[in-house]
Amino acid sequence: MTSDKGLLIVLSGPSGVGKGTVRKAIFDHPDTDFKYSISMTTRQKRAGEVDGVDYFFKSKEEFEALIEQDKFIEYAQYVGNYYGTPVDYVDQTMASGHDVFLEIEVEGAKQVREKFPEALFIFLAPPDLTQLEERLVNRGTDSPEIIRHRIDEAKRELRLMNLYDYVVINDDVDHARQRVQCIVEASHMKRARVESKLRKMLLEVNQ
Ligand SMILES: Nc1nc2c(ncn2[C@@H]2O[C@H](COP(=O)(O)OP(=O)(O)O)[C@@H](O)[C@H]2O)c(=O)[nH]1
Ligand SMILES: Nc1ncnc2c1ncn2[C@@H]1O[C@H](COP(=O)(O)OP(=O)(O)O)[C@@H](O)[C@H]1O
Repeated sequence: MTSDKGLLIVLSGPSGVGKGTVRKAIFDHPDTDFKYSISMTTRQKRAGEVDGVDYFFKSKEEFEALIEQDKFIEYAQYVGNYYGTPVDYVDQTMASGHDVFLEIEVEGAKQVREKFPEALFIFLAPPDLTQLEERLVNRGTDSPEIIRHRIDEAKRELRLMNLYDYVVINDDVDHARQRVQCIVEASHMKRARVESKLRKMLLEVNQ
């Protein structure tokens, strides 16, 4: 009943909302002691991205072979590419008692919910749609056509935010970072309290 296992933390949100930026702020912060699961993708590496740090970059054939071998907790197609969470790292890291942080889109999050209903689901939302578009354009990593696809996708994703346990608005990176850390801390406390109640109940029924 007691889980010495780590907590699985899922962060989703539309493209351009600032997931990568907030995630970096979280992992640069000294209070953070959870682990980041690096995803695999078939999308092209962007300038400045490093294989094995930002993503494991794979060909479509390699990715599909891994799907066949059941090597993903979840995977999804997003704007023409595959993205997936490798199973081994998550299993091993959680089993060793560490929290694992996933930054994934909504279809993948749904699959995680089915496999890990006890996971913590946080949606990162923009202050408004105009700022979302501005952030995508200002980032300067995608063509106007890809940006249009990502904005269409973003609208679809925003409709699903109420399926998440918490919504954090990324108005300011440091505030968003702090809110995510507080939510994780509160979830740990809640889990500990529920477990201690259940332990007490088991003691009573065993008397
Ligand atoms: N389902 C799933 N989505 C992922 C995974 N890794 C990244 N993503 C999501 O795929 C989407 C596109 O990611 P990316 O191409 O890096 O673009 P960006 O989020 O705009 O920087 C984002 O919503 C990511 O959160 C994964 O392992 N699984
Ligand atoms: N709170 C914020 N305020 C203003 N700009 C932000 C904020 N958070 C992120 N950005 C900027 O928005 C752009 C998209 O952020 P990024 O982290 O790449 O988003 P995502 O990973 O969700 O696609 C980047 O240029 C980033 O610097």
